[in-house]
Amino acid sequence: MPETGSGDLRWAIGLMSGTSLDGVDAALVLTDGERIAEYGPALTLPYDQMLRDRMRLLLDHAVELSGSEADLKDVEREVTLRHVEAVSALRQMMPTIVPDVVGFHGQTILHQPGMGRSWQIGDGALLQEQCGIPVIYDFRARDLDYGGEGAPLVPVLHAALLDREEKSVAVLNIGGVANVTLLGPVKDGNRQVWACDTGPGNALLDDWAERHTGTACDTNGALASRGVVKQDVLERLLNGSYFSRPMPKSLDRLSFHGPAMEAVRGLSAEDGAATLLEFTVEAIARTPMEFTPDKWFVAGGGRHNPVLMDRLRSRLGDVSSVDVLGWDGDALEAQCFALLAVRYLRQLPSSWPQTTGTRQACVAGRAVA
Ligand SMILES: Nc1ncnc2c1ncn2[C@@H]1O[C@H](COP(=O)(O)OP(=O)(O)OP(=O)(O)O)[C@@H](O)[C@H]1O
Ligand SMILES: CC(=O)N[C@H]1[C@@H]2OC[C@@H](O2)[C@@H](O)[C@@H]1O[C@H](C)C(=O)O
Repeated sequence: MPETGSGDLRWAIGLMSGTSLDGVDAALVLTDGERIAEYGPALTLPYDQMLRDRMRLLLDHAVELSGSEADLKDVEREVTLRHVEAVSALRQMMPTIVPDVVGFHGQTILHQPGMGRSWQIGDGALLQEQCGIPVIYDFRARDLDYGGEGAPLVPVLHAALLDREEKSVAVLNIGGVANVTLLGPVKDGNRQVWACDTGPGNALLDDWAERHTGTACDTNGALASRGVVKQDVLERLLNGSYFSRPMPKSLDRLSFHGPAMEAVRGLSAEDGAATLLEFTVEAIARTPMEFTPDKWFVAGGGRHNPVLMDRLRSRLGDVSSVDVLGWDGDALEAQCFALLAVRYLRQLPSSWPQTTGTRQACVAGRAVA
């Protein structure tokens, strides 16, 4: 991943609405797009249940949508207005700073890289009009145009933050979907970076917990800790061709949903949870990688689940939360879209053949006109 000389620093807000549908993550950073010079505040503005349900309905039916449906437009507006609220709450935490730019990911409702398609809802023009700050959005389209997966985009941030790390490391993000960034040792000032989505993160476990306990997730792995992994079911889940495919590759939140839910149907709540949690772990462990990392760092909501972290440790070895590096593991994706917005302003690339499969290094994003 080549680096250019340091540019001018800008205050940038990054906004991410992840596949867990839990809320808007927002973060303010001072960056030149290559390094984070200063961390401002970060927050999560949770979605209310009604909006979550409406978004989930869109996700479940996204393949059938044309884009012009009134309800889709209405949800897109509501989601955008939650982002406006997040920007304003963040600005109140640091009122003297006037941000230069907002990086707005939006909410993915469909991701079909094989068909050159990744659909994020979110109205960039409305956000810009309401916030009065230039907005960069639509971060995945150009990468897809270049034959890439359009995801994951966060490796550029991981590489920027780990530029002094000597060893070979992996950074995992365990959100709704899980992804990994593999960073080889630094050679002649350069580091090789590979990336992909590994498989499910917490999304299957969330859906299972909601169905069995009515809670949004298996809080602290309580259910999974009391269950037994059903090996035959687990092997069936891991039988798909995705897991043996080399990097780079990426997933939709619902990629494994139907078959996985069918496979665990009939299991007790505890055994189903234990088996789905192991599916996440084993999909990571079996991902074909260029080398075995010396250390693993985990970001995203999954690192709050102690059962998942224990299982990762026993399967992978040296595994820690990214918080030990001084990073905020809940804000990392939002910080990434702040970095990407500034990279767009400087026309620096944000994805590479080894991270997304794009034919050439690719500048991510589009400015609201
Ligand atoms: N205490 C906890 N115990 C168990 N799971 C937790 C806990 N806290 C958070 N989680 C999990 O983390 C998830 C949210 O993670 P995160 O916010 O990283 O996802 P996301 O950003 O929406 O997803 P993605 O990275 O795929 O876009 C929740 O849905 C839940 O499954
Ligand atoms: C299409 C899409 O929204 N993908 C998300 C999702 O959530 C995690 C994983 O799958 C990752 O590939 C990506 O998000 C992060 C921010 C990324 O692009 O790096």
